[in-house]
Amino acid sequence: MDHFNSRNGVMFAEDVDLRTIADAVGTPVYVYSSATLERHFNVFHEAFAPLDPLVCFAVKANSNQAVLATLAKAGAGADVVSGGELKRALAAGIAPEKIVFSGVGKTADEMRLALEAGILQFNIESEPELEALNAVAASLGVVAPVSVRVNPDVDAKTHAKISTGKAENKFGISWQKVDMLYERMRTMANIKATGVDVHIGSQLTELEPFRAAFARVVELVKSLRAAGHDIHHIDLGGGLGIPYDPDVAAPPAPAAYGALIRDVLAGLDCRIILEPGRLIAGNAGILLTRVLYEKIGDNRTFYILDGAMNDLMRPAMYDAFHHIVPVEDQAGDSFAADFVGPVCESSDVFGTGRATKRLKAGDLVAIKSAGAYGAVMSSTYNSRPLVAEVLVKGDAYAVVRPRVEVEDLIAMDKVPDWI
Ligand SMILES: Cc1ncc(COP(=O)(O)O)c(C=O)c1O
Ligand SMILES: N[C@@H](CCCC[NH3+])C(=O)O
Repeated sequence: MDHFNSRNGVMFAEDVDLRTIADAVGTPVYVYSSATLERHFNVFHEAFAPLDPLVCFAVKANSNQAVLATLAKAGAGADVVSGGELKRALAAGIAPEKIVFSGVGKTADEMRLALEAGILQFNIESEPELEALNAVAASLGVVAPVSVRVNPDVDAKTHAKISTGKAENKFGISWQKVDMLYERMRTMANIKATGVDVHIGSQLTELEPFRAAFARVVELVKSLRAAGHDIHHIDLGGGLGIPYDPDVAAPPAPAAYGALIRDVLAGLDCRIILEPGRLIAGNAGILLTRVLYEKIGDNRTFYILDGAMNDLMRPAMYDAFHHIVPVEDQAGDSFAADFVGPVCESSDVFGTGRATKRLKAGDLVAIKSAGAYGAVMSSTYNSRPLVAEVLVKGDAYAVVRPRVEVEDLIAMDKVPDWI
């Protein structure tokens, strides 16, 4: 459920008319709902009751400071994958003891930053990375808490570009090498093994791959404990999918995912850490755009929007489906049209053959489910400005990141005097 609903034929974000935001801030603009963010966080957390997992929001999904601050207030921790994300999480008020650091390529500087901040754990993805962390921790005279990310070689049955838990993916330590790594950690003065971590992919629409992966991790925890390792954290990553297409059956609800985890982990006595991103933020945001032109081609109609692939990459990158809805109800019959952006790439397409009523230049269109992996993946390709972001709460709204204008970008470039 989200808080983007139609009232008397006009779409609102909570109690704010989207036309008001478009007129005041301009388009394209991302609009997020505080109520949806909070609701999704609470529904997710409650799905595990009576367990009380640490829910670390995957900052890569949406790193806006206002979004992070909203989730911090609701009780979220953070899963970060760079020094930049760590700085963002801390700046938004997320306590270091609720932060986990994932990713295959942490630099020594990033490790130092995280050790100085005192984060909860590093999710380590290779032996050389472990050696590097040991060295950095030694140089600071501290002990780094570590979970090893295991690659369970399970097919997540999601898009190949967002699957991470198969042996051929770069992520995690292969099943066969894990024991050896924990033995190595035992000999390291500045590393303490605290847990086991797994993340098999994103936008999963079935529970079975989770069950297979988590069952393997539970076996691993038991065998590591039997070998004398003090394993008390189990980090199950993120990845539960969201409904993007209203005409396709929705992925399993958080309650079913929570029940599965309770079942697979029964009696394990571990602190559970979860790293959802998309599930919390995806349907808490839209990309609000305007029709620039209606272009009637030989055999199809194009609506050319002022938003483009540089603002929302997902359709071009993964052929992802996003529901496209006019902000004001239109009269007339439906027909099929393509919604495209102005960028000079044939992949700058938000949707083809979409049923729509006739639109005209200036009409507002909402591209839904854009709160996760939207603004964070935007660029200035074709020298377009970086899109603005707005957060709504009840009948209030605020620009939480202004548009970065091309003039600002021009000023950042430096032309050497030897040209
Ligand atoms: C390590 C890790 N944790 C969490 C996530 C968040 O995934 P999602 O947004 O699908 O919940 C990702 C992204 O796939 C990830 O790579
Ligand atoms: N960016 C991707 C998901 C990748 C998740 C990060 N491992 C998306 O938009 O769906």
